[in-house]
Amino acid sequence: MDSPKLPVVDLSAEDLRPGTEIWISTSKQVCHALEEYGCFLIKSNQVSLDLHNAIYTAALQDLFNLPKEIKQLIKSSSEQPYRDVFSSSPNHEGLAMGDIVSTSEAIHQFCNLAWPGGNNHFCKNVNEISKIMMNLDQTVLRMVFQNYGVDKYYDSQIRSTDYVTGSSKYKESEKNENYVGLVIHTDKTFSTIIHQNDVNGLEIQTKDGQWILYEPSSHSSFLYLASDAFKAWSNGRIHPCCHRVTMSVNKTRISLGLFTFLNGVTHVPDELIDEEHPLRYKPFSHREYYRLIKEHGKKKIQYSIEALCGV
Ligand SMILES: O=C(O)CCC(=O)C(=O)O
Ligand SMILES: [Fe+2]
Repeated sequence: MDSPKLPVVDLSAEDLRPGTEIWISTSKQVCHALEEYGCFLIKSNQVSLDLHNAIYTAALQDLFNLPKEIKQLIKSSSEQPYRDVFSSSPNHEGLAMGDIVSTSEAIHQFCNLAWPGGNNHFCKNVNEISKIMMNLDQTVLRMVFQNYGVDKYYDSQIRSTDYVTGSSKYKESEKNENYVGLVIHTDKTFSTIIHQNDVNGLEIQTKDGQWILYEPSSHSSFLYLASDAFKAWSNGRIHPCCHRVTMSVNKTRISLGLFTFLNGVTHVPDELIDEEHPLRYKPFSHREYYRLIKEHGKKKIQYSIEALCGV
């Protein structure tokens, strides 16, 4: 059997504008990939090699090198619901900065908290790549909404979205022994976009249980992942992507992600309910889902979107 490959979607064409033929055919590819794999590799040309290097050799190094007390301050700063510092295993560290991209003050507010003495290059570079990821996320969302015939809800969905920038760091594997950096999971977000340094490790599970390693085709590639809230919103059409991180090389892996969360109450659009697709999810609060996931996680109990709002 041929080994499966991740779908690839090219979002780099300059003439990729709503209404054009290329837009319509790309929208179909996006929906097909999300229904069958829950993910796809985004080909883009927006990240220069300089930006890539500034992010992974300086900005995110500074972030993970922050003193413990500052990390504690970030964790406990309450004005951002999705700001956190956490560890999923002894070899992993995660840091979620909250929504630093939707408003221009937010990145400065985060930087002032993390570096009272200032850190301009962090601010500039992390803001730049977060914006690229936010724009890509909005393009993909617009394509899905148009392809499903529900574009009239697009603007209100964008208005209710929090775009959380976060990063993960995984220690190098010693003596070439594989280790699990993140156990298999689906994200609790609506969607996630991942960018990474030159160390692979993120693996995607196909519907029939095979694993595919995410291998970016350039320093400007991203991986788009659909998550639990997207599945519920789409009345089960979109497949939430199961993934994990396996570390196998003697180098540190750093990834940067954009994680989207919805505010308010999320409904399945009426247009996505019919005889073939009877309603599977009641209206739900994404924020409440996230809260319950964390609460159950502390007790090591699994919780699912179906438990929250499945019909
Ligand atoms: O580090 C990665 O590539 C993936 C991170 C991830 O799966 C997550 O933060 O949910
Ligand atoms: Fe994940």
